[in-house]
Amino acid sequence: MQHPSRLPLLESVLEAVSAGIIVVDAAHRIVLWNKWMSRHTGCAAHKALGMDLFELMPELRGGRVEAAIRQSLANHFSSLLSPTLNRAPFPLYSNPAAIGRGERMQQAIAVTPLAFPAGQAGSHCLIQLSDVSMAASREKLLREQTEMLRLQTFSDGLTGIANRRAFDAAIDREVRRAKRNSGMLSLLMIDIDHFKPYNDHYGHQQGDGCLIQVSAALQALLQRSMDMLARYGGEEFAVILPDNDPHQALRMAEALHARVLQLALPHAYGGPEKQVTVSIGVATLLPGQPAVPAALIGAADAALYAAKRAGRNRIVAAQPEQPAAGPAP
Ligand SMILES: Nc1nc2c(ncn2[C@@H]2O[C@H](COP(=O)(O)OP(=O)(O)OP(=O)(O)O)[C@@H](O)[C@H]2O)c(=O)[nH]1
Repeated sequence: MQHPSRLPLLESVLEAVSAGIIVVDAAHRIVLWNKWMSRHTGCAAHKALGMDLFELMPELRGGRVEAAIRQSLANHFSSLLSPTLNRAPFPLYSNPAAIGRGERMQQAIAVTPLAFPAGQAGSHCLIQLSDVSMAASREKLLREQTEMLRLQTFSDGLTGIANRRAFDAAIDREVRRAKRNSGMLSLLMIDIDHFKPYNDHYGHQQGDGCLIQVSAALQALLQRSMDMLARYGGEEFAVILPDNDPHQALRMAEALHARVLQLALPHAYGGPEKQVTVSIGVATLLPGQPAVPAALIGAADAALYAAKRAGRNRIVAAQPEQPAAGPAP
């Protein structure tokens, strides 16, 4: 069987290959420009050949592509330009419609020194381009899905605020931070009063609506990024206030309590106010106290329980533990 001559065979491979192939000489003049390049740039080979690559595509000047080409010609280094860092340096478009939209294809670029003619290192440089738009959009989708899963893992499905899992992680982190900085950390436990009769009377769906409105009202008052409102349980919320002393925490509790009253959500089977109210327990971890999340949560919970017992619709602050009395003089 007769073998085809290698040169025409290589030429037809070059024209058929699904990748852009450019060869430039030591003066960056284009000496090879395959069909894929013509198709995806709109610039035919007869126009590109002989031109300085950086005159044809001035935007490549000063960027990573130019640096890679110079390294290849001067030092014979190969480079792979990551599509993550260099998304679309060449003006390449998947189709004419994409040109109209100015939507470039995502590119993987390899720059390789060519010893051509044989033995003349640094005389030419091969630039290979491939379309990684599909992989890039899959990667983007995966990133978005991962972010969505992360948000779902740490946020409450009904109210959209942080969930118990996020709270547990945050309180551990903040207690450790307070200990490290010898700082203070306050915690509010907030519970909607008479929520069982609310549900029983207005129905579970309206109960859900009430939880959404109350959580949004509480969240709107927290301005500092380090403060966290979380849904602690059914109709119980927790607010973590890093660096807040007992007075600041009490002021915040008063503001949150008042904000819920302002909502004026009718509750025919609640307390005498006949509207939705909350009870709040406040506790603060002071410098020198044992930095144990469970102790701080326990103190805020006990204060909340005291507020409920005292008649609800009020705030009770836990009394900081007094330091142990020293020996009598
Ligand atoms: N609609 C709705 N109700 C919930 C949800 N989670 C918990 N609950 C209800 O919240 C109510 C809590 O009732 P209790 O713990 O008895 O407390 P309460 O009636 O608020 O009484 P006090 O807290 O003592 O004022 C129960 O009826 C739960 O079913 C929820 O996601 N949606």
